[in-house]
Amino acid sequence: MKKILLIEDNPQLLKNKIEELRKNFTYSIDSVENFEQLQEYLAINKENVFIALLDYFLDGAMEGQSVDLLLEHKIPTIVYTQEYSAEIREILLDKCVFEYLIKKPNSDLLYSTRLIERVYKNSFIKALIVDGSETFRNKLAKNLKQFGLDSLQSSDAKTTLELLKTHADIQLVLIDLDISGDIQGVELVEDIREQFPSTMLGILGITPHGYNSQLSIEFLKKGANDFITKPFVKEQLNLRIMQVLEVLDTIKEKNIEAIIDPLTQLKNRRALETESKQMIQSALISNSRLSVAMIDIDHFKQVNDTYGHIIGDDVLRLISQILKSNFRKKDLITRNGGEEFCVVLDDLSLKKAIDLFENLRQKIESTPYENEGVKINITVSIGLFHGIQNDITSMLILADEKLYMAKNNGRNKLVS
Ligand SMILES: Nc1nc2c(ncn2[C@@H]2O[C@H](COP(=O)(O)OP(=O)(O)OP(=O)(O)O)[C@@H](O)[C@H]2O)c(=O)[nH]1
Repeated sequence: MKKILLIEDNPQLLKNKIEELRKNFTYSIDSVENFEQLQEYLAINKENVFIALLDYFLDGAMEGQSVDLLLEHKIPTIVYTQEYSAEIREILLDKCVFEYLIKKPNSDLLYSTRLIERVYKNSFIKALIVDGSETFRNKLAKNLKQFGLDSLQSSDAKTTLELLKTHADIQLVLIDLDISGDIQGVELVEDIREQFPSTMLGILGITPHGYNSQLSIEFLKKGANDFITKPFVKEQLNLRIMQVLEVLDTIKEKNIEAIIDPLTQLKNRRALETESKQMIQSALISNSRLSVAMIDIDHFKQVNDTYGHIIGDDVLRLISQILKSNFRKKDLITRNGGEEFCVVLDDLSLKKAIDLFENLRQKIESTPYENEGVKINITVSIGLFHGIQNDITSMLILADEKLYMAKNNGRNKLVS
């Protein structure tokens, strides 16, 4: 589990800071109180730390030696001092510390919270730096690393597009106006946007100092989310990156919400319709078949009526867990609504599909819901369609007919 490392030699402030962090985050927090402890801690635990919050004047390291140590270990670090010092700020920015804040209770709380969240999320994604100058790329890569962002590099349009196709974890591209090859950075933005909309990828244009401001506007017109002009202050760069990535995260969260059933965390009916299109297309091309199963809990109304909706909801979650554990990650499993689920599998013989769904039926039958003395036996009826049609709705209708037969034949059955 990734951790926040707190380095503070004032016991009261340390206590306050830990409480403040606990209120805002679920990450675990480790703390050390002096330079020696910091050295010992990093020797063993540095891999687990995603961000360090450091008191600049630390017992045993009044000259900022702890900053050097943390940076040596490439740990993104926010440095605090009691009073603002322009001199320390210069030193820190020079060293590539990504943020310097003043240590007052609750000061910059919202901002620190955003920063910590951002650095945490940055550890799961990558940036791509596109610039004709290797020196500039390396310098920028170092800055990004201190903000928790690993990066790839490219100097031209072709490599950039290839890297974007092969690295789905790239969420941000920083493009200089001057890149190698025939086209300028602005035109590359346009090419990227043809394949990667702003709902998928953030783009930050970089314009050299002294250029016509029209160029920055061109970056935006071609689809960049923002731009920054060289030479930039690192805080400004980080803030713009944060802004672009936060908007992207919000869009992605909304997109996920639109296709995920909040109760079971399975995909919903809308996802079934969109995601099955690709499976149908592939099956039609390869002349293979799909297995589409409608799965419906038997007498679920009785569960609700007898034990209440809260336990009914728990039962729906239990069935969802069994469904997830019974199939592969790539299989499409959805809750279509109420107590009805759907599973779409590709490229299986009818016999293999029957075996899989019969196993599922038996697994559910032999896994009662048990909680605080309540034990409920659950069974499902399954209608299985095996074949291929041009759209999912036609296949669902055929699977539904089989489900109807399973219900009419006494339930707890698979009909194919
Ligand atoms: N707890 C809970 N119940 C739900 C949810 N959605 C639908 N239901 C209930 O699911 C029940 C479905 O009942 P019916 O359609 O009569 O089906 P059944 O009782 O399972 O009967 P058969 O399918 O014929 O075996 C209803 O009581 C709905 O209120 C939900 O999200 N949570």
